[in-house]
Amino acid sequence: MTTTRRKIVVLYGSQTGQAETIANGIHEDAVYNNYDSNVFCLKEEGKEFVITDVTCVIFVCSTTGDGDPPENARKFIRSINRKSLSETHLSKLNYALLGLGDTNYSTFCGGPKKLEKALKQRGAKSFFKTAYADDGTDLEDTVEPWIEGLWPALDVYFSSLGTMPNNVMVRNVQSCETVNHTRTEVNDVKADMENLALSKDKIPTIPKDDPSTSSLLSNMTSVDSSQSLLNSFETEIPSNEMLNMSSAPFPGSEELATITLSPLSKQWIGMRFVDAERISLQSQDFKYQNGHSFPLATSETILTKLVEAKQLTRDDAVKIAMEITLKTEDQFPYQPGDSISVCCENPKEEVDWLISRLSLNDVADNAAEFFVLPNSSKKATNPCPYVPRIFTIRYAFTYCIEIRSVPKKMLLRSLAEYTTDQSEIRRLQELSSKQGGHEYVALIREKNVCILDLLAAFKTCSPSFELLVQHLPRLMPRRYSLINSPLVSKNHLSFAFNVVKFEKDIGRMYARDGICTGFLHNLGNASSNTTNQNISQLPSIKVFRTKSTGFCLPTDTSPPLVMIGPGTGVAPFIGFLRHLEALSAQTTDRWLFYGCRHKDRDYLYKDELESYLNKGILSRLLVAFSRDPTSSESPKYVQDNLKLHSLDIANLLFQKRAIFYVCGDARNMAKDVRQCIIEIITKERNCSDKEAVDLFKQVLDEKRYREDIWA
Ligand SMILES: Cc1cc2nc3c(=O)[nH]c(=O)nc-3n(C[C@H](O)[C@H](O)[C@H](O)COP(=O)(O)O)c2cc1C
Repeated sequence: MTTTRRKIVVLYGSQTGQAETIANGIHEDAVYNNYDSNVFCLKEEGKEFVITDVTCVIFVCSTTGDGDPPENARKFIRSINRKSLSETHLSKLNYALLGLGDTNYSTFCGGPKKLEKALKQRGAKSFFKTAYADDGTDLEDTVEPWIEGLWPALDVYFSSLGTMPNNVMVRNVQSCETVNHTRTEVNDVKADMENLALSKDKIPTIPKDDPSTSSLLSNMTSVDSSQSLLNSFETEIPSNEMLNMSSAPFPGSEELATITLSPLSKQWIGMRFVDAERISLQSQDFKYQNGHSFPLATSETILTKLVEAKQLTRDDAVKIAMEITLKTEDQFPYQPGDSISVCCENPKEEVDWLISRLSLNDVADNAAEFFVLPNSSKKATNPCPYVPRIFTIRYAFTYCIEIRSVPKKMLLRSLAEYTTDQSEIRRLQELSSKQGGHEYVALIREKNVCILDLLAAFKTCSPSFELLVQHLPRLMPRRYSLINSPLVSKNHLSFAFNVVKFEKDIGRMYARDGICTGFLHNLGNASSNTTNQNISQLPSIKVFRTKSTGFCLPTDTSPPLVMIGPGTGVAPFIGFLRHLEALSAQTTDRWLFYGCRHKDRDYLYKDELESYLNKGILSRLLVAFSRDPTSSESPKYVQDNLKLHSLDIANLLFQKRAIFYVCGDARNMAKDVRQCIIEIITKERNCSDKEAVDLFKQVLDEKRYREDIWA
């Protein structure tokens, strides 16, 4: 038996960061379990690692676009797909693959499937069953058990090679052992930080002439707007009983003590305050999220002015829809169907409350920097690249960290280490445990609970800022389809959205708007209340163009189009139609299927759509009203109208080779529309379900069924 350490490489391809986080977690677990482990992005092939030199690899790869691998995995896949390579090129490589995707998209896990196909073609061998995790339901349902099974599989694999087993194997340890062990780590971290903390009493001066810092400066006032939020938490605690009260024993476990906890993720981000005199704060230090690139961005982040905000729905509509128009200083190249991403900020009262709750009021506006804690296996020089190198806690919480994200089990597990009350510790451990999985989903994930709710419910929990930064994701810009045509509006970008509302609920301690739609709604209200039309005083919004997923008009305007977009899903089609009108592109085969609740309250762009019909830009406009149908037979949803025109749809799909576009809600509408099209194929082609699915796949392959959907 050899005595070499077991060596693994964890490789990820990730578009928005989830696969990367999971890969880092596997790497940390591996180091903890005494593996000689490294973690790299697939794009680092040839620089950080050479694929033909490694023998045991754990791949974590997601999907983007229309069943495509993430951008940072494409070159790797292309390189191993090269025809010149032999079938045994990767025969030394043994791998396990975890794929991420979302079943709401038509090609589930296309990215990892392409990766695995390429690996197999070159002779790589799988030593553990590939799993596909579904972000449309819950990634963790698949990710957790897969990682649990990975360690024994690795053990079997390495045993077969005759390498020494690792002497510590603590994947599923009894809770008390883990807690004892990791408490020391937490104390070490705190001691490290105390030693490293520098002067806290100098407040940095931030240049006032940088427009990107103006709202930051206004946020730095010491007015504590968190008070009302705090009051609402204080008075409503009983509604949260379920969250902080134990309901164990869980099904399947005989007594409380048998919950199994995953190992604590080691804290590796440290923060120290820096003496403002030692540094000169440049304006770029406060570039939005440090100017760090965004996945799917295809332009620089630009500063725009909000010039118009209008409500598209009547006040008595179930949801408020708004249209925002931004003015750009320079021309902003785009195509109809393109989207822009809006850089939003967290609500000031929530940031203030969080800072108060973490007892950080005195230091929230001091200059600080992150560092990698000594003894960490992390190699990163900049632990958090999307936070400026020199930052303030208030800035990071306002602009960089997703404080509304649903806390992962790993965070709950870590929060237990920062809690003093025994029953709260126990409850946090339960919710993070394997046995508490159902409760976690029902009380945290499905209720969209965030860290603020947890800190309101678990009163003795007092985590550090660094711990939250390590566990909470980056605040990501939100994407909206443009409703403009570049032929009509060169310097104006408009988009429509529903203001998302979350009512108070069990675990959800206060009613709230969606982060970005609430941010835009408030800015819109503020700008429409001002009589001052001086553009420099209008609210600024940072945006960038987002990569198109093929959701664009064909260059030749002749192919028939079928557009299906209920609610705000109609937005890109408004852009299409404005463009086609500017081109005077009349047609006999351009159909739009639209749907809303009430014809008088929330029929978006009614007059404009009807005018396209009159002008021959649209040939058919079919609208379904779900809450005020004229008779019991009248269509309620877009699918009903599709079915009513079943023969036409089949003709458009096969004889006329129309391009179908679907835009809107992924979870219900897009799935139902897909199913409806398959049923139409079955009926009109008089074929079996399987044949219909195959025919539909053909249409997908021909890129004649395009989706722009969101969950
Ligand atoms: C723009 C976009 C397109 C996507 N396309 C697909 C798809 O075609 N098929 C699929 O299974 N999942 C798709 N997904 C879901 C992602 O693969 C899933 O959310 C995954 O967890 C993201 O992991 P990442 O953050 O590492 O990229 C898409 C997600 C986004 C944001």
